[in-house]
Amino acid sequence: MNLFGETALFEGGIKRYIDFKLPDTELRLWQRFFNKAEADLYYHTLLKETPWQQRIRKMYDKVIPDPRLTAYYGGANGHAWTPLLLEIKQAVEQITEINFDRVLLNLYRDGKDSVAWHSDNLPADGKHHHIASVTFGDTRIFKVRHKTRKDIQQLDIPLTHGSLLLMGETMQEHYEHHIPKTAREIGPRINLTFRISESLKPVYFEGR
Ligand SMILES: O=C(O)CCC(=O)C(=O)O
Ligand SMILES: [Fe+2]
Repeated sequence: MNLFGETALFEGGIKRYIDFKLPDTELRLWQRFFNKAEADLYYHTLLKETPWQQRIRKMYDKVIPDPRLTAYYGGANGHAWTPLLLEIKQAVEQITEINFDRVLLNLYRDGKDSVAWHSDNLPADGKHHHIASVTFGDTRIFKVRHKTRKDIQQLDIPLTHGSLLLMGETMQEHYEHHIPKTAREIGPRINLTFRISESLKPVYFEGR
């Protein structure tokens, strides 16, 4: 079921649904997918109850901590799903009509936390899938740029409290994204990226 349909809905002058109509991919945003009360509750609970860790990456002989905290749920190596994360996942699945099996949580503690330009890794089955991104807390700018086409303008998308952004299957192949640091005095932001680790395997029935 698609609650808002494909047309833009306006509320107090704010466009609630935007289809960016990007060349080579799909990028769609629901600005207030969760209402303020829901988003506040999810924000406070996730901030307090998530086993946040700072991941460390080895670059040659250097050890570099990620400039944000993370937690992984689902799949073989993730934490077990919590009822709250399942509730958010279900709401996302209902509107996108896509099933997800993992979620990566990022906590940007303040404006000094960030994520560098990247496209997300290829899942285990060697194919890119949709990624659904949910934001709670302070607004940060999600930057998007095409990997090769300079004629396509870079996008700066403010991801607000309770928003849902859906990246299409070909987004990681053609585009990169980035959350820059900001000098603004801001509070924490939590981002959840719902992912698919493998395509659902077709079930074969043996004929007689
Ligand atoms: O925080 C965000 O909005 C994006 C996070 C991200 O790109 C990632 O974890 O791969
Ligand atoms: Fe990413």
